[in-house]
Amino acid sequence: MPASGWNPLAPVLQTVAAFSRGLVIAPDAGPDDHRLRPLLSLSLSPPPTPPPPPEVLKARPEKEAKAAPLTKEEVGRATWMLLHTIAAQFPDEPTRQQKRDAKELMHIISRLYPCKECADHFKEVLKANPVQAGSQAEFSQWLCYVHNVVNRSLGKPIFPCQRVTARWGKLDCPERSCDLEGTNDIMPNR
Ligand SMILES: Cc1cc2nc3c(=O)[nH]c(=O)nc-3n(C[C@H](O)[C@H](O)[C@H](O)COP(=O)(O)OP(=O)(O)OC[C@H]3O[C@@H](n4cnc5c(N)ncnc54)[C@H](O)[C@@H]3O)c2cc1C
Repeated sequence: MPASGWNPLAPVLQTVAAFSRGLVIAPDAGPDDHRLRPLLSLSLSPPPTPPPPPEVLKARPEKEAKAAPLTKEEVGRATWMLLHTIAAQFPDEPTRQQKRDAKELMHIISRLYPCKECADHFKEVLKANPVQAGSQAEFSQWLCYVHNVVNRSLGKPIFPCQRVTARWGKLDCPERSCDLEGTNDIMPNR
């Protein structure tokens, strides 16, 4: 007794498929001649999986479905978000290394920022306004100030820096697990 799902037409289909594979229309043809292709192609294997319906494609996030290049504005917003968040998380009493890192970060951005005119302009902004990162409050106020210098040059509204903590507060991490450690008097050279 054949297993359930056995197709009674299978032997017939196999015979026709085998015949069609051997059937040529040009007995004089070489092995690569396109005329050697079977006249009839039958397969017993399941049909290929159809493409997903359009609604499945639509459900993907737009950026994943279509890798559109970022705009200068998007990169700017993302960069300011990172910088203001770094400033919000900066320790009240940073180590020497952390102060150096904050300064270096801003200078690296002025060299590697992925928009040449922005980077060149930001170099001038840093020259006129050296980085101040002696504490969390000082760094976030300085950053707010230089962001406003950029805003002014672009004709954008000036942000009131007394509201910078309300706009860019500390990260919402459980038990302040995202907080960086700062300095202590035992290891002042860190
Ligand atoms: C270092 C740097 C230099 C840039 N230079 C140029 C340039 O030369 N030319 C150019 O076309 N683009 C430049 N950009 C991009 C530009 O600054 C903006 O990011 C972009 O135009 C998008 O602007 P936006 O109006 O969405 O708000 P953004 O300026 O990106 O600000 C994002 C959000 O930050 C808040 N915010 C605004 N101002 C302040 C502030 N002073 N302090 C704290 N929070 C604030 C607001 O809630 C705002 O919505 C630069 C970006 C960076 C990071």
